[in-house]
Amino acid sequence: MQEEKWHPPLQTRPWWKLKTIVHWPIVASQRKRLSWVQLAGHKGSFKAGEEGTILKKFCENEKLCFERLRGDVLQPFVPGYHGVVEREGENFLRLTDLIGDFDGPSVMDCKMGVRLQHRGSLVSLCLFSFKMPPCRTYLEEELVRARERPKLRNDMYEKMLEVDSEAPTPEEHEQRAVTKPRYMQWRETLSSTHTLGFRIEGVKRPDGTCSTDFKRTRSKEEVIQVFRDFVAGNINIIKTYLKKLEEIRKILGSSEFFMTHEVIGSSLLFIHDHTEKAEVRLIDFGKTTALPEGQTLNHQVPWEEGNREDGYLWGLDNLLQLLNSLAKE
Ligand SMILES: Nc1ncnc2c1ncn2[C@@H]1O[C@H](COP(=O)(O)OP(=O)(O)OP(=O)(O)O)[C@@H](O)[C@H]1O
Ligand SMILES: O=P(O)(O)O[C@@H]1[C@H](O)[C@H](O)[C@@H](OP(=O)(O)O)[C@H](OP(=O)(O)O)[C@H]1O
Repeated sequence: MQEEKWHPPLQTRPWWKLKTIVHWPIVASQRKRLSWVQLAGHKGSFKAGEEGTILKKFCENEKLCFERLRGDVLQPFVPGYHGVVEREGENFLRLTDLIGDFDGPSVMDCKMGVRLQHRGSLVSLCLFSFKMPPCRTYLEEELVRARERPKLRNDMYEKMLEVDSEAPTPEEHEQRAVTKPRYMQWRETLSSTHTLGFRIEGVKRPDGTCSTDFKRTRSKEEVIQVFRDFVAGNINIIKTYLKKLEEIRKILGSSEFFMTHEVIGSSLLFIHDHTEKAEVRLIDFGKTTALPEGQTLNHQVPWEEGNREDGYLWGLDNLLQLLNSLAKE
């Protein structure tokens, strides 16, 4: 495997994350060179696997999710899970490479879910006396940790500055750091997570260039424009995506896994190519956790600390509505 740093053209430079393109070796029977790209997430989390698979850095929680997904109606809509493998002393989850069957694919990562918080709640009073409305897509445990043992993050302060030098409060400027929930909350209010319940994280185009500069893509019109560009104006592809999403929406309604898990930070991966073949899959279960025995979620009602709602279906319904309006153009 040859792994190389990707240097994007200036107009598509990512905001701050280093993205990786992993080139698979040429497979004799295939004659085509496949390249895989990581559009979001932690740098260095992935390695090439064998026979149409990728290796994702081991996470116990994610492994448990893939095991529980076996036999659930949702299983066909998530990457195939092929167990844990060791490479150079490190463990990885072996997953089906979802873009492997496409020819020069276009790929989009949409992070799903939101947690709207009532103003004046305990958490907002304790933690978030800042200038944005309260909202989040991270685990409740992270809030509790930040409240009890606030850990100041200079890296997140720097990421914040890069986008808006006026975003940090005077106190944050002084300490040159912010807490993680504060950063995540700020990050979400900037994007469509807050208003639509999902946000675009990254896009790969057929020519191999990528954009991850969607932190400020917030309004319906802006999101629609990104989708329009993503399919290069091909409404047939939007119609196929709509069918796939409607199917996923239906399946989620009957999935035991979905009903009994808090789905945080998971994405929908959109993939299509020049043949108009298109697929949507659910990825990233690193922060998806099982609810206590007997508890279920509705995935649409607003989040309040303790109810563990994730807003997944609210985001999905907004996404469906938005693509429906694009399909009618
Ligand atoms: N099974 C897959 N097939 C093809 N591409 C994938 C697959 N899983 C992940 N990717 C690519 O890797 C990116 C990151 O994936 P993922 O969200 O699982 O990583 P992560 O490090 O857990 O992210 P985060 O830090 O947001 O939790 C996706 O945006 C996508 O481009
Ligand atoms: O996309 P950005 O703006 O770069 O911000 C990162 C993103 O929100 C990741 O989801 C998060 O990892 P987790 O989902 O695992 O919490 C990471 O936290 P981290 O730096 O603590 O890993 C953030 O830095």
